[in-house]
Amino acid sequence: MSITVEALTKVYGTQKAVDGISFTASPGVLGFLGPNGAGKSTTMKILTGFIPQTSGTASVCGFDVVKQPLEVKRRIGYLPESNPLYTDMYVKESLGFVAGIHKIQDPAKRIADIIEQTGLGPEQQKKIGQLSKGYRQRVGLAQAMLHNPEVLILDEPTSGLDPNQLIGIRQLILDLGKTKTIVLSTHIMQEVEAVCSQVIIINKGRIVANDSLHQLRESYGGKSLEEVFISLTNN
Ligand SMILES: Nc1ncnc2c1ncn2[C@@H]1O[C@H](COP(=O)(O)OP(=O)(O)OP(=O)(O)O)[C@@H](O)[C@H]1O
Repeated sequence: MSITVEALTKVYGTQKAVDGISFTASPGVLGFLGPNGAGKSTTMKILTGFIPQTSGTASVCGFDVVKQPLEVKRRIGYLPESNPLYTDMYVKESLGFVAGIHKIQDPAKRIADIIEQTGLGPEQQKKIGQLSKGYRQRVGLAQAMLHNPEVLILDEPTSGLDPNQLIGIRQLILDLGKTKTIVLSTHIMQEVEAVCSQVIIINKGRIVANDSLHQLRESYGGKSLEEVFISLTNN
């Protein structure tokens, strides 16, 4: 399994943001859904080693996120919801910087490949601060993918993209999911239907559904994913 999560809990002060969740993920695209404040970003931050859990365990490619953080970071790429970027850097410069952190062999070739894959070509000479939101998302995705990780954690990667850009990024996620394990958080049900093989719905820190997209809809009498989502989380 690429990701194994067991009884994972995160408490902030007095609030339980994640409440004893367990799941596994293998190559493919896992849709990680839930209403605002359900605990999605918190879970993603624990998986990527950004914050520690309160209890329970999580491992990536067999490595524990707390005990073996460097092994995990080698195998995981993370696009956080806020997509923090160095706005004063040029696109290529920022990718060169990330390539240096990962000690990537032949960085120029890898950066050229990633620019091509993420459709950054026409904007590659600009400073990040000059880019539109959609292109900034692409830079964030390019940075997350640069070291060719086996696992990608994408927190709302398509928010703010126009319909043309959406199609391009979704296709990229679909292609990447053929070989990599992708955890994709999104509020766009159409997107889940377009790219996800497995769906987890989380509500108030607990998993309320974990199934293949097809099976989930089947168990709810062929209802749309949106209807299933609402019936499981509107309480
Ligand atoms: N650093 C923090 N300190 C205190 N509480 C926090 C912190 N980060 C998140 N929380 C709380 O934990 C809960 C889960 O938040 P989280 O960001 O994981 O939700 P989410 O499912 O990603 O939501 P959204 O869809 O709005 O991004 C929320 O109630 C949130 O207010």
